[in-house]
Amino acid sequence: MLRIAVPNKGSLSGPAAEMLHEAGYQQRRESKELRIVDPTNEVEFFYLRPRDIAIYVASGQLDIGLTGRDLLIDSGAEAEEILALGFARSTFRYAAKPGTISGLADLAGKTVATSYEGIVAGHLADHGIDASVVHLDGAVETAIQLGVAQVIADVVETGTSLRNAGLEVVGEPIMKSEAVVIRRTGADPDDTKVQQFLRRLQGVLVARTYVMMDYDCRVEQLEKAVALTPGLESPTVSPLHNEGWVAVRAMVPAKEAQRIMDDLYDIGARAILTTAIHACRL
Ligand SMILES: Nc1ncnc2c1ncn2[C@@H]1O[C@H](COP(=O)(O)OP(=O)(O)OP(=O)(O)O)[C@@H](O)[C@H]1O
Ligand SMILES: O=P(O)(O)OC[C@H]1O[C@H](OP(=O)(O)OP(=O)(O)O)[C@H](O)[C@@H]1O
Ligand SMILES: [Mg+2]
Repeated sequence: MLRIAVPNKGSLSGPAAEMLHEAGYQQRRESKELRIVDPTNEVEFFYLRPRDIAIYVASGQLDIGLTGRDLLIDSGAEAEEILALGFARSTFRYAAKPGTISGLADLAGKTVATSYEGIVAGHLADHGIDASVVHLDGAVETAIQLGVAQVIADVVETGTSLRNAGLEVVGEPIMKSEAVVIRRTGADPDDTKVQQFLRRLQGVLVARTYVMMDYDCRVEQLEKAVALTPGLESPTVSPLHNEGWVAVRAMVPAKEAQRIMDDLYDIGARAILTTAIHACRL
């Protein structure tokens, strides 16, 4: 049975459960459940604090985990990222009151408040900056107003929290994060159960980012049409009853679907349809 750590709370937990559900796995019905077994898929899910997941996975008790890249790095645990999941995207940045800190070098001698001490201490050391780090559990944007620090380092998504606290970012992002699947560093990369789990999640990622496109076009236009819709391997082309026409079927990126439909129409393709993909294995 594959043992998987899943976030039990916070920004990661809802989207993680949704993705696992879309991949065909049973998920807990109540937010207080700490462990469930999905016998059909031979998987056991452990609902853990997102911050603790890398530590459990590194210990070897759990095979894989879903967590944030920033949490993985912050933990310093002996675990590694094996698949990026595309949700809970954020950047990790320094911020301060406008006009007080103009760049990274100005952090020397200052106090930085953060919930991610591991990332911040590592980043300061890498840049040879001697600054103090104070650990806070959350809502770190308020630390400057309350005089606990002159600088903060925190997760930024829309920037609303920083704006509301009257702060502005300092320097370039320290890192970019998103939800990731992790395993113990050095674990068997060919483990078949892990590979199957990853294929299922990749199927969801593809189903979310691609649509299936079907259209008819004249044989003379086929080369141009195929250039617009190359598909993943190559598009399926079938003859139509009307001579001189073919039907074409290919996967296209969902974001580009409308533009591709316009371009296909312009070269004479007709009956252009898109349909959602619910699941796939590539
Ligand atoms: N506003 C946000 N947008 C996108 N991702 C976020 C946001 N806030 C936190 N994250 C991501 O969620 C993970 C942190 O999850 P965690 O549950 O510890 O914090 P949280 O979502 O802030 O919840 P909590 O309320 O418990 O602090 C990190 O990977 C972080 O990058
Ligand atoms: O750039 P934004 O879109 O505003 O998002 C970033 C904010 O979201 C998270 O806070 P959360 O609400 O989880 O509270 P916390 O600080 O207590 O973790 C994070 O810690 C930032 O404060
Ligand atoms: Mg938070």
